[in-house]
Amino acid sequence: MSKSLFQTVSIDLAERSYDIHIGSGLLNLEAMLDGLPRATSVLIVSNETVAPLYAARLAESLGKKYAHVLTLALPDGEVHKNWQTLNLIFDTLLQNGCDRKTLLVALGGGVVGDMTGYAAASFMRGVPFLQIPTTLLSQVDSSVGGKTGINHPLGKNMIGAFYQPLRVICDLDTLQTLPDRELSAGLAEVIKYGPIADLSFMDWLEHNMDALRARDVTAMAHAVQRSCEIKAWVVAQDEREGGLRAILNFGHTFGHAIEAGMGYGAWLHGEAVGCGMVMAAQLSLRLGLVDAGLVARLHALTLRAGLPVVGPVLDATDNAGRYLQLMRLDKKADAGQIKFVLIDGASKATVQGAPDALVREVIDACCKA
Ligand SMILES: NC(=O)c1ccc[n+]([C@@H]2O[C@H](COP(=O)([O-])OP(=O)(O)OC[C@H]3O[C@@H](n4cnc5c(N)ncnc54)[C@H](O)[C@@H]3O)[C@@H](O)[C@H]2O)c1
Ligand SMILES: O=C(O)C(=O)C[C@@H](O)[C@H](O)[C@H](O)COP(=O)(O)O
Ligand SMILES: [Zn+2]
Repeated sequence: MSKSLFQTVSIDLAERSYDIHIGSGLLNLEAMLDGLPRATSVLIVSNETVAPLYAARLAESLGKKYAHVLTLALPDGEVHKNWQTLNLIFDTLLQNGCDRKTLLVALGGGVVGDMTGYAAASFMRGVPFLQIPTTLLSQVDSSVGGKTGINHPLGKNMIGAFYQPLRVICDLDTLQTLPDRELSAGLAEVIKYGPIADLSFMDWLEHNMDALRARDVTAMAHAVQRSCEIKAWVVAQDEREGGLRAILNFGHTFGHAIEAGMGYGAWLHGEAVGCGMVMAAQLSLRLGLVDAGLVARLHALTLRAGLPVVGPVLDATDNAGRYLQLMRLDKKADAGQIKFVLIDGASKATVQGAPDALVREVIDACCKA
């Protein structure tokens, strides 16, 4: 393998195990495709922003191994993560005579990755796919672990499937064209791994936040590698979220309510998660699970990442009521009881309910119009 490759992280899922390659210049490397199966055709699924930047380069690399390489550019944005856009993938596959041996390749951020993965899970009841994530968020989180799907107007990621890719290829060079706001959004999911699994990684982030925001490649490589290691460690133990995997949802109970309540795309997923982690940490504090020092550190780190720490008002008359209404639809909820991912200050998280009155207190304290 070329010297340009920094690191490979493996995810152990028996016959569904795969590698996550992290490095520079990987889109150009044919070696990245070694060992992939024969395919009758390849469909690169990207979007109208990413395709002009990277699809031709990737198509050239894929063209050295595969005879028929097609590209589809979807409309860009969270607001398009829906049935209508998903159907564009099926239309393209069927109009081009694609079959069960077609390989799908997701080239883009988490929106493209989640939709391509779901298309792969369901086209002809399942075709293989690759994840080639081009945002920080998708490199550290969404491309790994096999959660795929689309949004419903009433709730985030409500329709989907667990379906693992054959391989993940993270080309760090693609992060250089990412807008600053998107870089910050990705940092939210990186920060998440500290309190739930590795407080020494949180220390490292406190020392390296400036380098990350300046897109220093060495710092970025470490952040992507460590995030993928933690996510792979969690998913390998609980692929379909029977228990442990829910810790990866830290910040998401509040965060998904913000995304749906504001209208998809108004707040980026990472922004909603950043603010949601601050709110979940406040709830953990009020339940006596964590000390104020860690909550303050998380708040400060989230701010330094360029993320919002004050939640939006979703309803002018009963804001907390609106949050609670949206959170009752969360996939972790059990018989109408909302479950929160709470932190304990010892690199661990628990998933539990909390009294509505306390949740209201947190929402009132954390949100401002
Ligand atoms: N499946 C999972 O486990 C998982 C985990 C986390 C998040 N998600 C999902 O991921 C989505 C968020 O992903 P995201 O933050 O990557 O957002 P995104 O996919 O919308 O990408 C963000 C923006 O950056 C642009 N972009 C992508 N790569 C670029 C590049 N290299 N240069 C310039 N612009 C580029 C995109 O076109 C888009 O406008 C949400 O839908 C969220 O629910 C899924
Ligand atoms: O991989 C997981 O598990 C996660 O929870 C990762 C999250 O960052 C991601 O946003 C995920 O899509 C949320 O899952 P959901 O089941 O709450 O929709
Ligand atoms: Zn997330």
